[in-house]
Amino acid sequence: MGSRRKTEYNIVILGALGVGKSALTVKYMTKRFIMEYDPFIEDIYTKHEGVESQDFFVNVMDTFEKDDSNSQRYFRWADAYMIVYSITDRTSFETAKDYTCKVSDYLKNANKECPIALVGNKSDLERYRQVSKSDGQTLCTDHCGLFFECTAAEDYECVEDVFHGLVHAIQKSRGDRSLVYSPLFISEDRVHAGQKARPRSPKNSTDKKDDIKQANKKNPSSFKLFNKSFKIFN
Ligand SMILES: Nc1nc2c(ncn2[C@@H]2O[C@H](COP(=O)(O)OP(=O)(O)OP(=O)(O)O)[C@@H](O)[C@H]2O)c(=O)[nH]1
Repeated sequence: MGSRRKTEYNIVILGALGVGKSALTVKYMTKRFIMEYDPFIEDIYTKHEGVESQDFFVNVMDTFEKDDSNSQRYFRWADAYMIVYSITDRTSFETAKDYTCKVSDYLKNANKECPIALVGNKSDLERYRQVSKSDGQTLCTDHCGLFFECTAAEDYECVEDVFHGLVHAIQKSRGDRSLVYSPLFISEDRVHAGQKARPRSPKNSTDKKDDIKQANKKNPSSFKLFNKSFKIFN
């Protein structure tokens, strides 16, 4: 295990019930969108990435919190935090606020620096929007380094962008060689999936497919799902 593990990045996903934490995790892992699953299971998933001649593992902890009593499990583990709300649910934004304060306080007290991304999910449901983009940006300015709106239900790229944004931020904070990272949607006005705010990095989609094939060839178990029971839709 020790020798197999190269560079690893641990990302914890936090947020209210039903905001799409699992949907974002599974989209990143498999490029697919899940509709149903058992919400009461907390798991860690691993994806092996081969991007831009870099070889690394991204571990994602998809949390389920019954109460507030056991936050140490992820505080100790995390290299970065993804705090998710649904743009269609104001209450989930308030929960995200609580999480950003809680994580910021922990980091301050522990004298640690970890990247935090605030993510407004379900941007495909614009017509039901209850949280404005500027509210998200303001919360981000106060507490987080990165802000995204995205959707797990449509383009894979916007979800990959969020994860790679955090990987890039961890790499920078550790002084590792970092990914060339040109965000699609950070703090810009164009947020809906499928509308690319600016051209992607030099790689085209064929290159990316090749990267994934390569990664899978090198490590057939590059994606590990443990005990969630999902229904997965393409
Ligand atoms: N339209 C749309 N639906 C989504 C999106 N993300 C998740 N959903 C749906 O929202 C519901 C909840 O998503 P989950 O991924 O289970 O949310 P969660 O945050 O993991 O929920 P818990 O594990 O219960 O805390 C599911 O029915 C998903 O299919 C999205 O981006 N767009």
